[in-house]
Amino acid sequence: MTARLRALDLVHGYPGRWPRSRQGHRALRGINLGIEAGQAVGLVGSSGSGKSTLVRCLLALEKVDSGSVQFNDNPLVPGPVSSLRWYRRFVQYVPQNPAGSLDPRMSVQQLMLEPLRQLRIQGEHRQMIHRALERVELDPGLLGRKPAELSGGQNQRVAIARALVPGPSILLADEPVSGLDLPLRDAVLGLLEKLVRQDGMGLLFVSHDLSAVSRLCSRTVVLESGRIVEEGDTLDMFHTARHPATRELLAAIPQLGTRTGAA
Ligand SMILES: Nc1ncnc2c1ncn2[C@@H]1O[C@H](COP(=O)(O)OP(=O)(O)OP(=O)(O)O)[C@@H](O)[C@H]1O
Repeated sequence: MTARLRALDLVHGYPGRWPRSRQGHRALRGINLGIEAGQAVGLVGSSGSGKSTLVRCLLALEKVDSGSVQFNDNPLVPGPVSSLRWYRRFVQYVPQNPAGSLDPRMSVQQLMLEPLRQLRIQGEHRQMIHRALERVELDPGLLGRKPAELSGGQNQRVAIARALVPGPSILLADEPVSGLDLPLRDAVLGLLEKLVRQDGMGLLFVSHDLSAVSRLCSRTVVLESGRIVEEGDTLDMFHTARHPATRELLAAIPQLGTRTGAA
């Protein structure tokens, strides 16, 4: 069965922080979205449009107000680690900032073992770790190092390898290339591209970087104020954007040769 993750009529609100906003804040307002193995879907939108909240809902980290998140037609309910182990084997998360998400006290070896132990995955852990490192082209000689002893790009590869080690079918990546310099960004995009095109991984790629989205994702969804305002084939959409929110995102791409400030 092809792995399939879906959001169905998803509504999520954060509780109000002030007495005068008792109604709270609706971060997602009726989202319908599907991600399948072998497909890369881009999720773009202005800051505060609800992208990270949607990722958290898809990871079953947030309780939804209405609608549901389903994996292979099984509804997900946020709860203790034990109730979601089955799901975390199939759907893994790649964080934006590996420096913040990797425990600085742990070696790469320990960081790689952690998800296998947490998810109670049986088998030859050493082999699984080596295979994951190979997929991200990371030297196994680095297994004894800690995050502070690695470069930013190596840490991002560790974060991706950690997501890969349980053998998931779908990755949810929230701004995985932001903050990386151009060669590293290209290398990480190349890895993700290979995972999708060669290994049949499903990918939800959240990014402000529309050129990265157009390189990786055949389909793109534009979020604005918690709603999907445009979706479709990425290149078609970027050529003939209909919604003002999409046009605004495209207009914000820096053009080569454009100067800012006084001439
Ligand atoms: N814990 C929270 N409590 C209350 N409101 C929140 C919380 N987290 C996010 N929000 C609000 O929900 C909305 C969506 O936030 P979210 O972080 O999902 O947006 P985003 O599109 O990921 O933004 P960015 O691109 O800046 O990361 C925003 O208005 C934000 O202020």
